[in-house]
Amino acid sequence: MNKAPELNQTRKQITALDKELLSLLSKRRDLSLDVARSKEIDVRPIRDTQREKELLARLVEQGREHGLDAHFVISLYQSIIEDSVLNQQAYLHGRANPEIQQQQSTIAYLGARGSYSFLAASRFCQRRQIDMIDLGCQSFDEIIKSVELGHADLGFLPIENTSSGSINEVYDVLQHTSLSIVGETTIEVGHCLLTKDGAGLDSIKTVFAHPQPISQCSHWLSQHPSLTLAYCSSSAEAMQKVIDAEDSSVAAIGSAEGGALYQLTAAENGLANQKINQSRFIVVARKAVAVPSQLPAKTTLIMATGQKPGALVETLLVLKAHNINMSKLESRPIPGTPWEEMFYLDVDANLATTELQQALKELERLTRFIKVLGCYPCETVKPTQLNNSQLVIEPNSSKESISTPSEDNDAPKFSKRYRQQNTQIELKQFNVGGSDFAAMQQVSLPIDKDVFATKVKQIKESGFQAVLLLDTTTASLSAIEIKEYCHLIDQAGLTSAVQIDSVNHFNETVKVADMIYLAGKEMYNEELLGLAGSVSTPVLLERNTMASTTDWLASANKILTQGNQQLILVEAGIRSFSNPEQLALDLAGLIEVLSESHLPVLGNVSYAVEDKLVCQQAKALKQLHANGVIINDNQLNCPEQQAELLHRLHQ
Ligand SMILES: C=C(O[C@@H]1C=C(C(=O)O)C=C[C@H]1O)C(=O)O
Repeated sequence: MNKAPELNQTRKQITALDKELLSLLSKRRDLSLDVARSKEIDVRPIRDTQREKELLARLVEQGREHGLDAHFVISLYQSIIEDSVLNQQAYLHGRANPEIQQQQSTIAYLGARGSYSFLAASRFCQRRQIDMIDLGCQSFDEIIKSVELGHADLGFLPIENTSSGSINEVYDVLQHTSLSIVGETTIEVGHCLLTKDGAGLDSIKTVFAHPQPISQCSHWLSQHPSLTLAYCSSSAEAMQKVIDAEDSSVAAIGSAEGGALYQLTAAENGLANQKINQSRFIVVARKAVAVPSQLPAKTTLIMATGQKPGALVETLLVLKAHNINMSKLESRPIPGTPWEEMFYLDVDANLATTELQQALKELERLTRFIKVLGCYPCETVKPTQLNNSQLVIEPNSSKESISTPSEDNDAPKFSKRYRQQNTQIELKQFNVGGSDFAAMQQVSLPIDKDVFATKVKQIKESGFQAVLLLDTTTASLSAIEIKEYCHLIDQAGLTSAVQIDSVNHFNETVKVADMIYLAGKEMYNEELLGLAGSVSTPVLLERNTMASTTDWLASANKILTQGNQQLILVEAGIRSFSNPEQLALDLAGLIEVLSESHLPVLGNVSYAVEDKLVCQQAKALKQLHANGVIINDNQLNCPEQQAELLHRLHQ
């Protein structure tokens, strides 16, 4: 047997390679800035998604030759491209606005070094090579005052978080400031339980934290009721309190990065309620900035409408008429005028465009008060994806434009008479109800986690967009275990659906799954249908093997009537008289449901025992303009065959 290389020796080689990788990444970034300089001269848009698609496709190919997984290559390059696009944006924005691109700037932010605001400000300055002089403040008011009075050049204010929503106090201070919004930046907020002297969770009695992290970690905190909470004015103050405490029974909620500045370590990670916990900050300055036309711009407005029916709708119709997308709408009370609201709008438009200028003029006539808070580069870089169904877009004619004269409010909610437009559900790559033909693979649990992690990568590589987890109850899995499976699905960039067959598991499952799946035997379970209708998680409703299409749609109506409109029907075969043991795809039923209902319909062909039948039925589903297919993981033998089928379905 060959002797294994010596560990230290191999690690030295990895260290040297990593150094090389970093130097190559830095060279790539320099080249990307050269591209930005050319785009400045040619006035070309910064983002070129066509170029990104070509680049990703080539890299996946080249990666394969080196034995690198396509999913890994894509996610790596999505991060590299995001960084490259943001650097180019920062460069061009700085060129157009030299005053915010000073070598040295004083930045006002909440708390002290180590707070999330500090981390956001540091990252913003780093990207712009600004030497940051930090001015920690005790409140949002103090941040605003520091910039207004010229003690600071820029102020950082957290405006919204993916777990706890909008930060009302910040919206309120914006009503009364002369400052302008000149930028935005989003950071990952990874909440940890920070302790000193290596103390573990068991020895902690008191947790110091700012109210925002407390609300963002409410689920975790409710699972640890013995911890006493002590509120602080910032995460940095919480960390300082832990340092100053006499014993190690205290902890702070904060980031691992911030904690490191205080020599605190993370005893627990991932405390936030949401998988993706991010905070968006706005940057304010005394002078407004201009956004070059090559950059995606966002404009924030505040306005108060008159107190008459439809006043807000009228203003929004102005945006519609000028084809301006509104990405956020928030309302806050106006101090001194009870029950009157100030509306905050983010629109995806540059203030310099004639469309927005025209819209603003029209809005002035419709409002009591209107003010532009600022126009700034939008920092959300939507990752470019490579996906079979996205590359080949098929028109889906049967489901479009049924000429129904008008919508009938008394018609059943599933019907096209009630709603003419097809229901479309989009969750990451999984898109049903539009022109895509979706593909989902079903996997029965339990399955070893490591095996599952490899499996989901293969599923993604074969071209599926979602994974359906079956038999969670039979496998007696806990909510935590289901969460782990869903997390692996999410990490692979896929959408998760989890089968629910009992009301007992309902609440925990909807928290962790992207979608829930009610199998045919649940089609008559009134209680479960009621629960599925009362949440906002999309539901897949499978047809019972003995049910008529009328019964199936009646069950669908029970879900829709409770409020949840994100419903997908799943045809999974019916019992035929010729061979009652073998389920058969009900073609007539499928055609009827597709023409009667606006709901998307998937075909689950997992009953098909022969590979040939799987392929034929999947193709039949596609030809009948169903919205996608569900295949079992043991069908078609190997991932390559499944990929081959999906490839043909997308042609
Ligand atoms: C570097 C460029 O700008 C952007 C960044 C890209 C990258 O980092 O590879 C690719 C396309 C653009 O969205 C370019 O246009 O080539």
